[in-house]
Amino acid sequence: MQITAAASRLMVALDYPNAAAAERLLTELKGIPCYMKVGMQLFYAAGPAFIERLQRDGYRVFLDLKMHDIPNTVKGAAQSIASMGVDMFNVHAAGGVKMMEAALAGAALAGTAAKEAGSTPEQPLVIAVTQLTSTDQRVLNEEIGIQGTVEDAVVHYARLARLAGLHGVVASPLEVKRIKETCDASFITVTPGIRPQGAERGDQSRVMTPGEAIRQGTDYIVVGRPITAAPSPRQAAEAILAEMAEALAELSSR
Ligand SMILES: O=c1ccn([C@@H]2O[C@H](COP(=O)(O)O)[C@@H](O)[C@H]2O)c(=O)[nH]1
Repeated sequence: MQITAAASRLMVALDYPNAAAAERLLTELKGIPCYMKVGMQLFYAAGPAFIERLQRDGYRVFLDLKMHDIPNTVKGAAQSIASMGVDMFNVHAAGGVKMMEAALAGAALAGTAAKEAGSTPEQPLVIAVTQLTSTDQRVLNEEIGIQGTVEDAVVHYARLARLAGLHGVVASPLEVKRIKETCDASFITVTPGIRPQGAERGDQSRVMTPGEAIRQGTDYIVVGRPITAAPSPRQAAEAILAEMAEALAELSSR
């Protein structure tokens, strides 16, 4: 039971160069009812057809294209994305409140068009990237030029996303508690930067284990390379799910 609950909070990052490579992972993970996250690499190579393929198999889809452009352009792109029927997509909070509102407006337009055509689609969740989990304190202050702590910068962007009416944010698990306190417990947190004990960090800076991330109260964890680059992706996914399930059981017994 807890494994199914854990799977519903796991987003697997399909960071692959083409559909065939992603297909191999789907075969490995068959039967695990997780979310599938499609990012720029796979979407630019395989396009909407791959989204449809995931939907045919019953997967929920997070299209992670991290839009950041002028509001009018984001509105149009959001309409195109929402018309694919994805469950979640995102923009950069750094684009500002008007840009985030435009993303919601574009998604609503897709909903209206679908209703006029006779279907009743669910509105996708629209979330905002705060500070990338690869960003550390030095990069934030010295390269990006934002002063203060990473946590404050993340919470600031989360507030803006909330103000714009978005459903949640992408952040690291380290910031989840403060985001939930500041915005609302129901404000969704999607957290990459997940590394099981002993796993290589790679380019991630703000990391946490799957179990600890769940204990922080995150809604979804995003896992890429710890599964996709593992000798047995299925075993790696099952170990992560077991760790998540243990943390969920602890939380529900409190
Ligand atoms: O701040 C962010 C936003 C998005 N990501 C994405 O999550 C996965 C993480 O992959 P790993 O292999 O587990 O590091 C990847 O698709 C990123 O584009 C992120 O890491 N941080």
